[in-house]
Amino acid sequence: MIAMNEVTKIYETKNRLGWFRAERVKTEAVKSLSLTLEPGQITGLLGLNGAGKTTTIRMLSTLLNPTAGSIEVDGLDMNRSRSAIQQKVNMIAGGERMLYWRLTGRENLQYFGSLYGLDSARLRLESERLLNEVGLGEAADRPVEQYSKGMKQRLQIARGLINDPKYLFLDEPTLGLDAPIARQLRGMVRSLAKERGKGILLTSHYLQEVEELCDNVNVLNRGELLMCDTPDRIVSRVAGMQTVHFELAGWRDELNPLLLEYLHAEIGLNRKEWTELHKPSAESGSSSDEPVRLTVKSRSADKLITKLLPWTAENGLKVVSFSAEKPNLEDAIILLSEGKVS
Ligand SMILES: Nc1ncnc2c1ncn2[C@@H]1O[C@H](COP(=O)(O)OP(=O)(O)OP(=O)(O)O)[C@@H](O)[C@H]1O
Repeated sequence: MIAMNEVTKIYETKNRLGWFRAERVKTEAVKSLSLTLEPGQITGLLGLNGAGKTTTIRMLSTLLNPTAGSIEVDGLDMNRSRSAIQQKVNMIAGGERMLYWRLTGRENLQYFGSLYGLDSARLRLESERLLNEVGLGEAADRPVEQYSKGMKQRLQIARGLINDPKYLFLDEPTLGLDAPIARQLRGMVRSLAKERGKGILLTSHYLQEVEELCDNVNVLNRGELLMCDTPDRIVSRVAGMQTVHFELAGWRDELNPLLLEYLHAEIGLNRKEWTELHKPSAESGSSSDEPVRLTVKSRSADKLITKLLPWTAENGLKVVSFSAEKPNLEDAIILLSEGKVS
């Protein structure tokens, strides 16, 4: 298991104020962050831009030192056992970083493998095996600059596996990839965790990908951990409200207060739930008997629908249509980052 214990990272930079003057600026990118990563599990790390995800991954990969706190990998402390930890971890970044373009795919793997002290016979075998595994067997001896984006990304995966790490950190692994290639990569990530028992930490701006792959998700905002839970539970804890739309014909203004009273009394809408009534505007040329659009956010959408349908009939309204929208992880992350959830 990997455990980050109350880790803080402060960057210190200099801001030039003129020819001879500069001021020191401190940025607290990660604030007292504790999280764990288990073998065989895919753990998400989410947050808006600047939340501290890349900084966290770079610290876990031993590329950056925390300013405070500790990181343990299978009981080894990162300060004391850095090189033993480097054998157990690796990082794969999306985009086109971390590869040598003039070298071939095979040469890239052999170079990166040599950094882990693999001997040349093992390097040859491992490179061949990994190139075939990621479908680059035939392109192995072409320079990387001739590879497509998807091929480069598959080579990144092979590079990240060259030391057979127990833990893999993936920073935007499907960035800029076409849908079928991204899907193929997601399949690889899933099988690395579920069939080969690797512990994976994943950051991605594609929240559907996170929802689909991750067992657990950590949500960061300005360097702080806001929540850690399964994607489903985060959605229901944060954005558990469903939005229900009704189109009602025959609306009369005197129904406005009656509807609100009824919703409060029967469904118990609280202050986080809201009701909105959209009437077709006379200016837009619509006739007054055109249906109104009623939108209600509620944690109990089923109850809302079963209670509201008889009320509309009792009040002489005709339900033209109704539909319910389920919230997703994206809704939850936006609400969390906006501080709208306690
Ligand atoms: N080398 C650096 N020097 C100074 N400040 C930095 C450095 N790297 C990152 N930061 C700052 O630290 C904070 C966290 O940045 P980080 O790149 O970890 O966030 P992120 O969540 O990965 O963002 P993104 O989604 O945009 O990649 C930001 O305020 C950023 O400006």
